[in-house]
Amino acid sequence: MRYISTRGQAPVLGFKAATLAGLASDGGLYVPEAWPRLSEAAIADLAGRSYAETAAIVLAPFIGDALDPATLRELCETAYGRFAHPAVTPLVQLDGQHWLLELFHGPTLAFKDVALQLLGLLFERFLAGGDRHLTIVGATSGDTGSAAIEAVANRAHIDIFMLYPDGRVSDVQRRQMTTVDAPNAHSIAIDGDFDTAQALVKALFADRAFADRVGLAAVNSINWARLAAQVVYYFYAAVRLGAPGRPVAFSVPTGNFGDVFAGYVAACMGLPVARLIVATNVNDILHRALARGDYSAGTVAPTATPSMDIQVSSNFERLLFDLHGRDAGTLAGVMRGFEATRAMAIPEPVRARAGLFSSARIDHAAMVEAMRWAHGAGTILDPHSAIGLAAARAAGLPREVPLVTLATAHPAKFPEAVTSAIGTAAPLPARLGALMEGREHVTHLPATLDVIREFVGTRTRVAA
Ligand SMILES: Cc1ncc(COP(=O)(O)O)c(C=O)c1O
Ligand SMILES: N[C@@H](CCOP(=O)(O)O)C(=O)O
Repeated sequence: MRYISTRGQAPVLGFKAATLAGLASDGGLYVPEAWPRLSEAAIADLAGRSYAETAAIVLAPFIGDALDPATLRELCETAYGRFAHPAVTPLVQLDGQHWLLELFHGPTLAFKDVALQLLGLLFERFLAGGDRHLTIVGATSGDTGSAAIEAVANRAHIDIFMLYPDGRVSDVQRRQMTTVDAPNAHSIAIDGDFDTAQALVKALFADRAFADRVGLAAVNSINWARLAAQVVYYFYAAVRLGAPGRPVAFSVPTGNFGDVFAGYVAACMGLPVARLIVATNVNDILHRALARGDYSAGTVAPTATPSMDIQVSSNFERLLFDLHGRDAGTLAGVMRGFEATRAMAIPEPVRARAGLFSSARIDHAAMVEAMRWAHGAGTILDPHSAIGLAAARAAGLPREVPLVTLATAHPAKFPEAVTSAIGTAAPLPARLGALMEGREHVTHLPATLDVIREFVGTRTRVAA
């Protein structure tokens, strides 16, 4: 499989090079040159397979000759052997129509582990035997940071620097990053919001001399491999609910548009997806974009769902690329316009091509109501997953369509929000028992490109 940039000016790469590159050198995002297809028979054949087997089959066309099939299968077995549930991503039924897809049974209790456990192994495999060093710089609104650090801590040929908005992640999320004591892991608290952190990461990639010197790499969903790994659970869940014979709908709590874009990729590959519901909190740029073509970034409002407090959604560029007929020249102009003004009007004929998606903006009261409803049905939800469930319940889909809400984080990551909604908290799983006592390692820096570049450039062990 070959990968092209959404902006058309970067080299075409294979899977290994695209994984190590992260962001394309022209500022665009890598996407497959064409969507691979799984036949109806191949999808039906996924029934009864383990998560790791399913992953190896679904990922194979994206990986091409970058790994032989036995190695891919072995990496998937290793990555998903680290999950606390035997089904890896179990489905839980809530009522006659609604299901939860629990994506939080990995080491850091959020859906990010599903992709990052594998990505850590891919990095290691692709670096093996060479003298290349990677300097990962990422942005996190809470969950990517700890999942990425967990995936690469103590690796000899990798350094990782995670930028997070100071005071805008939960205590558990922050401690999951900052209590890691590893020579290659750096948690950096910056002034500002997630969008500021993400813009700094992209600006570092845009400095090609710096990026090449340190071997800059990405763990955010700007890295194609992250998204590819997230496509798997759409197949895994849908097949358990009757696909390919029966279409299944998904509701996805959304921020950077990575998780729901992975669902779109599954549909492009042939999975019968009835609907993709994009559920936002009050930071609703994606809802406005899909409902009325208004993709304009306001300021980020802090909410009880910090990981979704995002107004510039990186992966929306990947959808816009398809909506613009994969015309990279046009899209490059559109994105340059957005970067200059932070606003974009999506013309009606372009928006009309996004018919698989619907969207909903869920406010705090509706989120709390969904947490209480789920609690009544026997489940404690985290607030992000509750945003997804609230949107699912409001969608009005025919009762015969199974509707799966992606449960993206464990409720123990957000004890205050959960207790305030339902009067009880979910305990931290035993394996995270000492988290609240550990010493924190964090550097506070201003959100200034020069300062961040200097810090990363002098701390990375690339030249050591
Ligand atoms: C718990 C949780 N839910 C939902 C999201 C939103 O996912 P995405 O950014 O892929 O849209 C995030 C962050 O990415 C998250 O951490
Ligand atoms: N919500 C994320 C923010 C970054 O998203 P990503 O999927 O692009 O890594 C977080 O919690 O860190």
